[in-house]
Amino acid sequence: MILEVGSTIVMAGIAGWAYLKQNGPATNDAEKIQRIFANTGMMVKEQGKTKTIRLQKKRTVEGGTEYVYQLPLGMSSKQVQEAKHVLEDGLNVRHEYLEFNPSDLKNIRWNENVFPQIKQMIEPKKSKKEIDIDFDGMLKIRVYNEPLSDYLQWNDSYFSTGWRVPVGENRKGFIYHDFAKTPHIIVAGTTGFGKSQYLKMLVTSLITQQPNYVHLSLIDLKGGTAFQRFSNMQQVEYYGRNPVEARQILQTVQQNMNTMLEKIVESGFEDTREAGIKDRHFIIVDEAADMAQDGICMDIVADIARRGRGAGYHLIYCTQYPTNETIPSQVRPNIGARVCFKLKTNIQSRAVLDEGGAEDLPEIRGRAIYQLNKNIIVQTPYMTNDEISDLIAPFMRKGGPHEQTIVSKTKSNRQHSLEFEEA
Ligand SMILES: Nc1ncnc2c1ncn2[C@@H]1O[C@H](COP(=O)(O)OP(=O)(O)OP(=O)(O)O)[C@@H](O)[C@H]1O
Repeated sequence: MILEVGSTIVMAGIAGWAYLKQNGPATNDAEKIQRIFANTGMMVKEQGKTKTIRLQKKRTVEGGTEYVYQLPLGMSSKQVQEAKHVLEDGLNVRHEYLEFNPSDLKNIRWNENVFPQIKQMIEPKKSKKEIDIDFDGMLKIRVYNEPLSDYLQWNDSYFSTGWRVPVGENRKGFIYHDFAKTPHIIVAGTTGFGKSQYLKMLVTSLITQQPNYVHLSLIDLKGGTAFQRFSNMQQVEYYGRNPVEARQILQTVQQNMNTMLEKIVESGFEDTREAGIKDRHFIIVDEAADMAQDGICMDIVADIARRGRGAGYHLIYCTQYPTNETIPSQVRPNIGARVCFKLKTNIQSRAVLDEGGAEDLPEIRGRAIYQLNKNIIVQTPYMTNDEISDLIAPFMRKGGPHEQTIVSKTKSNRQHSLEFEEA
């Protein structure tokens, strides 16, 4: 009798535990992830059976844990990427009970006051978890216990060499964009999240790293607020602040690009690199939306994006209003990289990144997605205006500020001829 009652209690206990395991709150991140997939219907049907991701491996990474899953056939990693914020929210959901892990007990220092230590263990943790999603044949979901730093002060050690310029820091280190490998970029972001600051840091880096070889055409359709401070740099060839000047500059740049391409081809080379030409031209347009109605301008922009690489012409195309009109289909496929700050809507994010995500970035200034082959979330460094002024001061044009709005390079200033280096 006693045996019967005992075994009934044990069986009921096991059944209850199994029920809770299936229906009660998930207690660890792996369980939570699996549960989120089930609850959001991220599953596929195969031969009448429902399949979802299968955990293959779990390992500790710096600052968190990496979970490696096998994707079922028919489920795409992009689908998982798009549910990133759902996963992140799910992992941060708090339950009414206190989260307590019995294994923490082994860390108690018994020779000290035990009560504060236990209190700390059972208090809900305040930190917010963040995740990274990667796919290389296996789906990797990395769960970080602490959010990415929300402020990164500029440091001169972030400068690099060549045409490799700073983007920002992520958990694995500092990320750079190499214009020698990917010639053009789109920079987008809703006003107030650091786009202009990033552009100024980019221009300062190009001038500081390549003072003798960088040539800048700055088109600032936001009234000159972002680029005014650079207008008297030796490296700035053209500087314009309204749509009329923008068109003049783009037409001139296109002519120069054509001349360069002709000379390169006539000399039997394929591109500037093969010809040993070190000069590179950067055309930076901010705000592109103010130019989108001008067919001539947009044709030239598309032409630079398509043929610029060979002639050493790079486009940095910026907007806070990304749509299929401001980033048209003739431009988009020829621009390989994006730096995208927070955007308002999923549609805007798709116009820049071809996928959602930028609308879910936290409201942190300087937080951006760098997209090349995959999306990397970074915190861009904050370079103050004083730091910019100090760094560019040595490159100020002699003879004081130019009064003209459009600055064109004079022969005596910097000779711009096609000189081939001996191999
Ligand atoms: N990387 C950063 N880290 C921290 N704060 C930043 C960063 N970049 C910009 N900020 C802060 O955010 C404010 C807005 O930045 P910024 O002017 O670059 O935004 P924006 O998106 O270009 O806006 P707008 O389009 O109106 O110019 C800056 O004044 C600065 O205080």
